[in-house]
Amino acid sequence: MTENGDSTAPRAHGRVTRRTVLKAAGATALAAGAVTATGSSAAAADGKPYDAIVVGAGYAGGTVARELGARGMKVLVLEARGRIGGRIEPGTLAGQHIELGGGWFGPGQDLVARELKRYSLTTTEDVHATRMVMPGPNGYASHSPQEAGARLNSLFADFYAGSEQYFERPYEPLHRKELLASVDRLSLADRIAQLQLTGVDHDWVSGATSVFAGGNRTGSLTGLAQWYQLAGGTYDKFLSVMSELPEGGMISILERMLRESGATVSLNSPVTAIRERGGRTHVEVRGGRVHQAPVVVLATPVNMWSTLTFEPGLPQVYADAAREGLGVPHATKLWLRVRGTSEAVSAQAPEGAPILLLIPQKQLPDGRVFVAFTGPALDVSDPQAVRAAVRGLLPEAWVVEYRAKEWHKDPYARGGWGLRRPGQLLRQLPDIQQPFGRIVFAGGDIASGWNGAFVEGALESGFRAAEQAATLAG
Ligand SMILES: Cc1cc2nc3c(=O)[nH]c(=O)nc-3n(C[C@H](O)[C@H](O)[C@H](O)COP(=O)(O)OP(=O)(O)OC[C@H]3O[C@@H](n4cnc5c(N)ncnc54)[C@H](O)[C@@H]3O)c2cc1C
Repeated sequence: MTENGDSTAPRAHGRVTRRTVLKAAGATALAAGAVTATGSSAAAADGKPYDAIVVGAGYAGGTVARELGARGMKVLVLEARGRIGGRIEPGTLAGQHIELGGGWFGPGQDLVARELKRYSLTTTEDVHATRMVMPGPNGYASHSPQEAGARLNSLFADFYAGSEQYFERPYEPLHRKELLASVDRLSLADRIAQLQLTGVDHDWVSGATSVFAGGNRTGSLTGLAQWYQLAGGTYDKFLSVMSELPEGGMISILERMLRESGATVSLNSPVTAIRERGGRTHVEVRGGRVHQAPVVVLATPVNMWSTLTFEPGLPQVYADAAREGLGVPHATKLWLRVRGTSEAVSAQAPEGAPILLLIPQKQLPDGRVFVAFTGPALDVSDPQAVRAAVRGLLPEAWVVEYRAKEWHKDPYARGGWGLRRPGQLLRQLPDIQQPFGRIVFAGGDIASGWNGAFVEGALESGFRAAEQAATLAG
């Protein structure tokens, strides 16, 4: 286990090296500390002042950097990690490219599609399951994907009933604000209780929602209902957002964006404080270096906001979002190389199970790669427990090796993908999308449309933040 909560048995090393990251960013003086060794910096090595500082080199920060660069602005990107990508993290297992964070996209995610086209990147379709293992009255039972899909469609039509009205325009979540008061306060657990679901129906619904929510008590009904409506308002369309994979992995667009931006990307530069003084922002990095610019874009996960010092202090609405968090409290992605079966079987378990969702990936000569999302009940640092959890769903399977990433333990995410908590939509949006003084906020967590769990939302938010920053920088 590393400090990033990255558990590997046996360890497989990612191929993205610091060198490739710097190369990808197209920078000449990107190494941490290369911008200025100590003290205070208002300017880059060429002596010209920065027009903007972007904190975070994930998709939101990358979009901001490129869009400001296109306006001729000089941009410094400060990234805490030794790599770009944030909650996008490529790796390898069994010689295969894997995604430890975000990896899929799907129909209706037009901004991602536009970026793929811009950079001439192709996509591949993910593996289709040929069988589905689902909870039954006496343990797990097999279904055809068509049979399970029809039942899930029907169960979720009831679960999200009314969302076609309260999210009449899912890209403008507050369009029917008056209809949201009675639903936005509900957690997923509240909705399950409201429907009085029992037995197998309960297990199918609560298992499915808990995977996406990282816990049915913390995730809001309107958070998931908005995704459901964005996808087209049926459960099979909702699942189709996990249907396609960009060529070269999800990181490939971001590498090109940063290269195009012309920004200076300083890795290993965790920001600790943002102070506004004399009409400029002073951005402090761990170790004491301070960078200055007329505007700063904070493009970190919302769960990171509470780790920073702000002067003046953040107004209540941002402080509330920072305290409550938006990243889901449990998000472990587990990649498995399995022998004993090569069947493209998919499995979903009830809430509380060690593995909640198992998805078939590439077939190998002697088995298959699977990807799983686990619940808090599984200790992924324990290979015996991982093997037992897989056999609980696929008795014929033998785990040869695996790699897990626990995002809630990651020091620069402090949570998984974003999903609003009950009440956050009405209490905090759109306020937390607005600049505070000379600080602009960006991130998939605070997008209007595909918020939280989607690169699409990070792009949307990045475009908005770039407009706001350009206006503030004058
Ligand atoms: C397990 C998992 C699976 C997912 N699956 C999908 C998927 O299949 N498809 C999809 O579209 N999306 C998926 N997502 C969501 C997607 O990854 C995110 O929505 C998106 O990457 C968010 O981008 P962002 O730029 O807003 O934030 P991030 O990617 O988190 O980027 C923020 C950056 O800020 C940096 N940072 C944090 N604190 C500081 C600091 N103090 N100083 C400097 N830098 C700092 C971080 O290191 C990071 O690089 C998934 C996420 C997870 C965790």
